[in-house]
Formats: sequence, structure tokens, C-alpha cells
Amino acid sequence: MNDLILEAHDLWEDFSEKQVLNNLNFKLKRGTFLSIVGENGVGKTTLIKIILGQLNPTKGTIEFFPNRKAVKIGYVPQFRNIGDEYPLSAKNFVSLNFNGYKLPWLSRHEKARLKQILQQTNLTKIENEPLGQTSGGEKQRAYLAQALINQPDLLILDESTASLDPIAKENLLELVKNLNQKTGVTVISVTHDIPLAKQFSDEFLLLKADGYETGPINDLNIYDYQGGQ
Ligand SMILES: Nc1ncnc2c1ncn2[C@@H]1O[C@H](COP(=O)(O)OP(=O)(O)OP(=O)(O)O)[C@@H](O)[C@H]1O
Repeated sequence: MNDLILEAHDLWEDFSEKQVLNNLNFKLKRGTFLSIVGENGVGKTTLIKIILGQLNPTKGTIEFFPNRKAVKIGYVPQFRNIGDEYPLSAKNFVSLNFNGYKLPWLSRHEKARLKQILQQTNLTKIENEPLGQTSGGEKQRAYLAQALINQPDLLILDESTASLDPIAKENLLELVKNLNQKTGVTVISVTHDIPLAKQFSDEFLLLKADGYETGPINDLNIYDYQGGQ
């Protein structure tokens, strides 16, 4: 049985002013926690957009196993502060990712899943509080719970811990790592935080202006990486 979830074949992305991805090849096994690292502007978000199907590569393909339709993807964006006045409760915010907003008309199955994911992301205590009144770490956990509610096969974190304080950053990644180990969800995390990538990932993909490196996280040489924190 093929235990890959995706494979990039000879990927190139040329924008008019700039070549960003340059013959990129890598394989991602199911259940792996992969960190994508590299300096500003090397093409990390571009690669994520290609994986999400929002952008076509200039050349090459991303192959999904068994096929693209069968791989459910959850996406956690970079921290975007939700204003103090945001009225939706944490619970209702998380449930938005069920086919549209329909609380209190969730099915029994959906209610059970909502309860489970709120527990797994430590949100149960604040589930009825307006999200606007919660801390940055809690808001980001709510985005994580929203991305996980439909039980994706692949979870993508796009600089999701940027702007959180060091403790909230570590807590969020620890939570993701626990879910990765417990449920087998494959994780791709785009980050500039090399110490945290080293602490929680299995593998790395380092994008560079003139190519890339990939391998087990212990082989990531911090001196190869010039990015900021
Ligand atoms: N649609 C586009 N058209 C033209 N250039 C683009 C487009 N999208 C991205 N770029 C350029 O491609 C380069 C790579 O962008 P990308 O956002 O993928 O980098 P990144 O590695 O995610 O950077 P950062 O760490 O700053 O988030 C940048 O120079 C960006 O300006």
C-alpha cells in the first residue's frame, strides 16, 4: 500500500518578475509532521496555495493519494485578531466549518463532533464566550478547531503561531503534535521558528532562492537558514 499522502513532481512557479519554485520534488508520508521553512519571499505561501489548489504551478504537479478528492484539507491561517466586539461564541465559530452556519440545527453526530473537538483543543471552558473576548491563544485554538472539525487528512498551518506569545506558540504546537500522534492527521506547518520546528516536526522542507533541501528535522542546519524569527 502507498503510504504517501502527496508528492510534488518537478514543480516550478514563475511569476513575471520572479522565479519562486525551481524544480521542487518532495514526498510526504501520511502521519508526518512537516515544517516548511525559508527566508521571506522564497515561496512558502506559493507552495501552500498550489497544494490547496488555489494556484496552478507553471510546470509540474502535486499528486495526491489515492486522489485529490479523497484528501480532505484543513487550513489554519496566520493569526488575525478578531475585534473585541466579535459576537460569535467560540462554539459557534468552530461550527461554521460544518456546511455553513446552522446552529442550533446541528445533527446529533455534528454536536458530538463539536463537543469532541472543543475538548481536544481545550476550548470547552470558554465555548459560550464571545470569541472577541478571548485571548490570542484561545482565538488561534478556535481557528485550529474549526480547521479540524471535518476530520481532515491534512492540516496546514500557515505561520499560525506568528504573533502569539512564546508560551501560546508552544502550547498550540504541542496540541497539534498530540493530535498528529493520536489521530494520524498529516501536518504541514509553515514557520520561521526553527527551535519550535525542531521540537515538534518529523521532517523539514527548506526553500531557498536557488533550490531546496529536505530531510529528517534533525538534519536541518540552522546556519543554512537566514530567515527571521
Ligand atoms: N500572484 C503573484 N504575482 C507575482 N508575484 C507573486 C505572486 N504571489 C507571490 N509573488 C511573489 O513571489 C515571492 C514569494 O512569495 P511567497 O508569499 O510565496 O513567499 P513566502 O516564502 O511565503 O514569504 P514570507 O515568509 O514573507 O511569507 C514574493 O516575492 C512575492 O512577492
